[in-house]
Amino acid sequence: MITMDDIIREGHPSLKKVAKEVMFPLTEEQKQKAEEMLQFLKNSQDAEISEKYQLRGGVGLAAPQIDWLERVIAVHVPNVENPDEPLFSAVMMNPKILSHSVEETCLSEGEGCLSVDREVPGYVVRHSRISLEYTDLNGETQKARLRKYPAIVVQHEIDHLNGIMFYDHINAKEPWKVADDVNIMS
Ligand SMILES: OCN(O)CCCc1ccccc1
Ligand code: NI
Repeated sequence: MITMDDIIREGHPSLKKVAKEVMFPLTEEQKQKAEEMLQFLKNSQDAEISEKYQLRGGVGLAAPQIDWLERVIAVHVPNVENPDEPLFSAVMMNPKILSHSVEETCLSEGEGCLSVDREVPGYVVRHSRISLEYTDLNGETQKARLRKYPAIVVQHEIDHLNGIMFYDHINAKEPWKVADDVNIMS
């Protein structure tokens, strides 16, 4: 199973690299690693397992964070009302944003990252809505239209595939200043 020891931290060169397209058919090893990434997220959101293995809670994980430089991300966004039914859950290979809204959004609390062991304050402005295409674990092409928190998480993960960290988007001079048409989400 993936634990925090497997997650590389800022300063590790792999976090700045561009991950390679995944070729199909997947090897057993690739499939297993991708599934372990999703399982890590579920474990990290489980009170008992996260406590037992000291996992930091995460809603997304990108392959470069486990030093795997291929274009694979896992997303598991819980539905606070009903924990058994996640808001959005997927393993995506070669995710690609096909189009996005003009409208932008950001989380009122800013963002964090499992690979960043410090707070970096400031708004991270992202597209409010995205249409994306990806290949799933069975090698089938999927399309998804996301908005709100799932859209933010997927953009954070796709950034990791391109060596981009959430704080690269923060306005260094005025971290909590945004254009008035940016939708601040709490
Ligand atoms: O790369 C995933 N990761 O570092 C875990 C945190 C994910 C995340 C946190 C806040 C907003 C969007 C995404
Ligand atoms: Ni991250």
